[in-house]
Amino acid sequence: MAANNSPIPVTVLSGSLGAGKTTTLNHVLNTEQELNAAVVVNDMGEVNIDADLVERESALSQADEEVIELSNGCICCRLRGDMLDEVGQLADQRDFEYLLVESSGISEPIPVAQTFARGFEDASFDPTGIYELDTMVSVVDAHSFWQAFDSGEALTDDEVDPEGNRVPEAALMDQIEFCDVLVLNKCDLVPDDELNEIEDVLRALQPRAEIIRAEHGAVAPEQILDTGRFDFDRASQSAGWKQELQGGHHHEAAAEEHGVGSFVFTSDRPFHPERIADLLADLPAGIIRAKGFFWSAGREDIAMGLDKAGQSVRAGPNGRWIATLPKAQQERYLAARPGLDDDWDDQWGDRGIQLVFIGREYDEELLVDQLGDCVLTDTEMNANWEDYPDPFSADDQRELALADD
Ligand SMILES: Nc1nc2c(ncn2[C@@H]2O[C@H](COP(=O)(O)OP(=O)(O)OP(=O)(O)O)[C@@H](O)[C@H]2O)c(=O)[nH]1
Repeated sequence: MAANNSPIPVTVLSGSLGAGKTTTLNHVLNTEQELNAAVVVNDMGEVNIDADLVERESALSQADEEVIELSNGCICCRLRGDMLDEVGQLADQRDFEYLLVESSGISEPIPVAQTFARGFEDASFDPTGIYELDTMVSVVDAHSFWQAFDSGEALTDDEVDPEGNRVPEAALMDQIEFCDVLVLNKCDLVPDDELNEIEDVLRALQPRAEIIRAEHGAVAPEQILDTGRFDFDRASQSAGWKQELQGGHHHEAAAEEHGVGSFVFTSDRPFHPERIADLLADLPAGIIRAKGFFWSAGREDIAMGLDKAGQSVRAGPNGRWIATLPKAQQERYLAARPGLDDDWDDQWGDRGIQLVFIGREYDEELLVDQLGDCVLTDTEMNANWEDYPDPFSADDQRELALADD
């Protein structure tokens, strides 16, 4: 049992619906009989089936875990405060040594991690110093992996629930990109060569996390408990696309064993708005992830963001160019980011294009050419950019749902 004044370590399990979070949790509780854990189970549904399952199965194992249920909402948004209130009460009793949290399938891991690492203003309890986030685990369903990204279902607006949660594949992408340990579960249902391919894609999307293959959630407890792996800043920087942008091997494919590759497209010229919108709505199916920002001609004030996860593509206004800020603020910005100076253009400042693409079995050369064709030509550079039709919306990023339905 932890000494009374040392923080209680926390492991958070994320992962899409049915990926095997509960199975993994139960496996660990049953294996580590000595572990005196409290468990928080978050469920979006009316009835908290998962809590029943955890309670029933751990009763079988004679363990005495305290199971807290949080239903009808998500601990990454509506139930953030509720979760802290509950774990605050648990901490008062302090008769357990480890906290395990199973978040709902659509939970975004970053706000959950923030809740533990930094607290939450609406809550009665401040967890800092009392709890310490130890490991963020994401359970990925190997069996439905491709389907999850190829469904195309995410193209409809109905996929965004009333609380404004993002489409399932966007949530899955967050779970993959922000974690310390990836459990690739249901490996019993998938042949080895396909597992290798999935692992390559996971590695491209998330170069930092440890990847563990599992069947029926059978991970060794020490792989997800007391690993000490969590670090907020490191986790925030661990997405493959961020590392690509920073490392920037531009226009160059990474090693591609199973046809998995990634590249960064850059330009200091703007895109033609209509041409890039058309291309973004019709990217090769093999592109699983795309992310970054671009300059759309005629929008000199606003940087456009691109965020593609699986078939869901969002593109639209997303922040200001540094060049549009008041001089003093600009200088402070540039002083803090030495690298930026090199790319600074006398006329256009930081305006430009930086997009990362990650995928498998797509024609990279062709895509680079197509992107290049979307950039303004010399003639277009000298034309009046206001004349170009602009299909992007005025304010927010919007879904580019331009497929058949
Ligand atoms: N074949 C196979 N089935 C599995 C495996 N892991 C879990 N399952 C089954 O998949 C189903 C979903 O597992 P859960 O552990 O409830 O998944 P979950 O992520 O907790 O699901 P939600 O809480 O509903 O999001 C159950 O029927 C499990 O028995 C596995 O590795 N292989």
